Parts: sequence; C-alpha cells; structure tokens
Amino acid sequence: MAETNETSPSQPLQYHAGFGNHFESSAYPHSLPPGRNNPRIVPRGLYAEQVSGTAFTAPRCENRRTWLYRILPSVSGTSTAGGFRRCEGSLSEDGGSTDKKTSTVAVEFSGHLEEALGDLPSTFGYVDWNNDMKLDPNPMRWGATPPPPKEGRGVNFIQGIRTMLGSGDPTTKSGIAVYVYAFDKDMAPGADVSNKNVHLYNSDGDFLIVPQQLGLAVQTELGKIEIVPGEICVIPRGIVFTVNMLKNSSMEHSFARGYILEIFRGHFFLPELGPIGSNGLANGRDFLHPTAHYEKSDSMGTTGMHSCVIVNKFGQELFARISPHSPYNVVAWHGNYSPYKYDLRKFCAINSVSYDHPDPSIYTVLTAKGGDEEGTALADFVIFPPRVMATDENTFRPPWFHRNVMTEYMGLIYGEYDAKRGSGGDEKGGFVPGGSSLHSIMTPHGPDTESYYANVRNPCKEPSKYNGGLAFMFESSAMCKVSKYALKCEQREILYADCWDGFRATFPDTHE
Ligand SMILES: O=C(O)Cc1cc(O)ccc1O
Ligand SMILES: [Fe+2]
Repeated sequence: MAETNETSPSQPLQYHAGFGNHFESSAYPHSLPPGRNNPRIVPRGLYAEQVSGTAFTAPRCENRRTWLYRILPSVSGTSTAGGFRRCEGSLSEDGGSTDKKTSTVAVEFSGHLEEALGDLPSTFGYVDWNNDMKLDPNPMRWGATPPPPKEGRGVNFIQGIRTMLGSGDPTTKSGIAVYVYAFDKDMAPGADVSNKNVHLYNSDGDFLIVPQQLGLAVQTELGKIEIVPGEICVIPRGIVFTVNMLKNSSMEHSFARGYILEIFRGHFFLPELGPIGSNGLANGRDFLHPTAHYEKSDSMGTTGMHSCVIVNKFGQELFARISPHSPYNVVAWHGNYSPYKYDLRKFCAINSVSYDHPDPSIYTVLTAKGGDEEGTALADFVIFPPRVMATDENTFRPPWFHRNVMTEYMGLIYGEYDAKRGSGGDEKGGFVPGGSSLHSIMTPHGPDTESYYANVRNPCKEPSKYNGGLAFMFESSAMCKVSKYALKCEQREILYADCWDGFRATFPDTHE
C-alpha cells in the first residue's frame, strides 16, 4: 500500500489563491521548517531543496523560487539506471550522456528504460527544431487537430504533442514555441511509483496549456491541478508534472485536445493596467496554485518493477531516465514559484462604450516580457471573452482589417469567432473549435468577406451580449517559423485566403 494524502475523488482539490504570492503549503503536520529554509535537521526527516525559477539576483518583484521539503532529494536515484538517455525510439550508441558503468540494480532497470526510450520521440513535438521549421509569410488556417490513431496502445500527452510554429532557440533562452496536442492515454495510469508512469520536466521554458476538449488532471511536484476547457494552466520551467485525462470531465469525448504556448525566457505576468486602474482584466485573486500533495511507496522502487520514467525536455530534445521513487514526494513547500490555473470565465473585460473597436490588448490575460522593444511582449495570451458590445451604430463591431508588427496565432475553444465563418454546415474550412490560424508579422488579415458584409449591413443600435464563442490569441513579437507538420498536415486549409475573396471596390460610392 502506498501512503499518500490523497483526497477522495468527490472532494474538490484545494488551491492557494493569488497571482505571484508567497505561499506555505504542507500535507503533513509540522513538516515545514519554521522561520528558516534549510535547517541542519529538517522536520520529519525530509530533505530541503530549492528550485530557482529566476536568477538569484533577479529584481525582487520578479524573483521566483520555492523551497521543497521532500522525502528524497530530486538528485537521489539519478545514476540508478545509468542517467539520462536520449529518446530515439530505441537505445542508440550515443544514447546517454553518462558512461555505461552501471550497477547491478541498473541492469534490472534497463529493460524498463529501453521500453520508455522506444516509446518517446527524440524531439519534442516531433520536429527537428533546427531543420524542420520553415519561414512562410502566408496567412494559414488549420481545422481541428485530429484524434490520435485508433490502433495501437494509445497516445499520451508527450506523444500527442505536435509543433506548429516557433522562433528563437531554447539554448539561448530566446523565442517561443506553439504546439497543439491530441491524446487518449494517461502519462501516469499507474498509482504511485509504477513502471507505467512517465513524468516530464521542461528545462526550456514555461508552458501555458489551453485545453479545448476534455479536462486535464495535472499532477505536479507542488500538488494537483484540474482544468476543464475554459480554464488554462501554467507549468513553469523545471517543475516535474504529469498530464492525465480528467476522468470526471465530460467523457463523451474519447481524447483530449488543446494548445500550448511555450516561452523560452522569463515567466508570465499580469499585464499593467495603466489608466484602467487597480482592478479588472484577469484579477490576481483568481489565479489558483496547488496545495502540497505527496506519495510515498513502501517499496521505494528497489527493482525495475517499482520505478517510473522521468523525461526531460532539454533544448527541444527529449531525454529520459529511470527514477526509483516518485517525483511527487514533496510533503511541504513554501515560495512563489509554482504552477497555477486560471478560469477564463473570471476575466473582467473592459471595452469601448462609445465608438470604435479598441485594440485587442485590452483582453490580455497574461504577458511575458522580453519583446524586441520597450513595452513589447515576447508573448501575450489574449482572449476574446463573452462581453457586452455597446458601441454606436456607426461602429464596425468585429475585429478590423489589420497588419501587425506582432505574430498572431489564434485558436478557438468553443463556438464561433465574430470575424470568421465557423464550420458553416457542410462547407469545408472555417475557423472551428480545436482549429487555429496564423497571421504572421505584417501579413494582412481581418474579417472574412462574409462576416464583413454581414456586419456592414447590420447597424447595431443597441448594446448586445457577445457570447457566441471563446477564441484566444498567442501574440508574439517574434517572427515565427512554421513546422513541416503544420505545413503538411491533413487539417491545413490550403485555400484559407479564399475567405477574403469578393470584396467589391465601391469607391467613390459610400455605404450611406
Ligand atoms: O482576428 C484577429 O486577427 C485578431 C484581432 C482581434 C481584434 O479585436 C482586433 C484585431 C485583430 O487582428
Ligand atoms: Fe490582428
């Protein structure tokens, strides 16, 4: 039997509320050292370990670190099965960064590791970051990410991720990546330490995960997070995590689907509010962080049967090693470097109540600094939330025609987007839930012909509730390359630009 502070399935998870706060979390009485971080004798026989999310010397307002009090330190068991090996579908000659001197125990573990290495792609998102990414300024659109193949043993979160676009390089901590995922198998189907369990940590950056279909049960070193479509979570660099399908979320779908934004530098922050004042947009109190949760197996993994796999995304390549104990052995923690979730329905939208459609920056949920110029984000996460549109009758209410200094990648969580036709019944194409679009730097875009004329003909005199769908945008100052997968995949809508056919030049007539 495994000892754990498991909550019963009917009991909702507990969270700590408040963006960027310093929290104290403990899953066992008196396991947090009072008043100091690293005492000589740590309470309850635990080990103290710091995880630094920013340089030690980062400005105080941005400094992020957490102290973990764990049953064994992360480094323990590192060499047991020969260290990290490159995932390549099979063990290769240059497989590991360690030499091949392995202990007797390691021999027992090696079969387990070999299987895991064979199951995992050598590169994250199935593209070679340096060779499979191509520049292409065309506007692009993709239909819903297709389900994983029916045959076979199923596809887990790591195996279900595909790179769409990206810029820069995680080895120089610059740029971003955008992925989509579709999976139907849990990363950790086994309880506790099990050789079926695969856990991931990302050395390259922070993940912002946007589920579109099925909820996610995310276990992390700091505790558990559950999210459903309409919510998002952020997993910061380095924190070990595991993504399973959320069992109690609507199981009418057989697979989970969604989107991921990764930033290769810095972290996400709430945007400045400027003249808006001290409230509004995403409010800090609505960001929820996990509470401490630990597992402790009796066996502590002394054989290959009681070990799990730790996968490391390191420079867009994947490496794996065996751990003889669960990474979820953190009994208590304190600090401000933690995963978190946010319910997009809590977003407090600010909008024009007189005339004109404002810039969509008013819908920024989270922003990551580090763009090319002052005040320019490396990446913004923007939503188009339900809201009242109350502009006058001579305002074109949907998004306008646009050419942007930023890259715009959009996705749709549900419903329709007011500037684009949806699935349109039997028609092919459209901006559909689970699909996406890309309008790169200075690539012209805007409402499609159909939406344009429908809205020009419709003078809205009254305020109206816009509640038809939930779209979002990953907006970046980086010029992005598109993956071979994104260019060639079956769901790419090759004739996307046709949606802007048929604008009539009526000059010098007017609509009046
Ligand atoms: O639909 C888009 O491409 C995004 C977008 C939204 C908006 O409110 C204004 C301009 C814009 O490009
Ligand atoms: Fe735009």
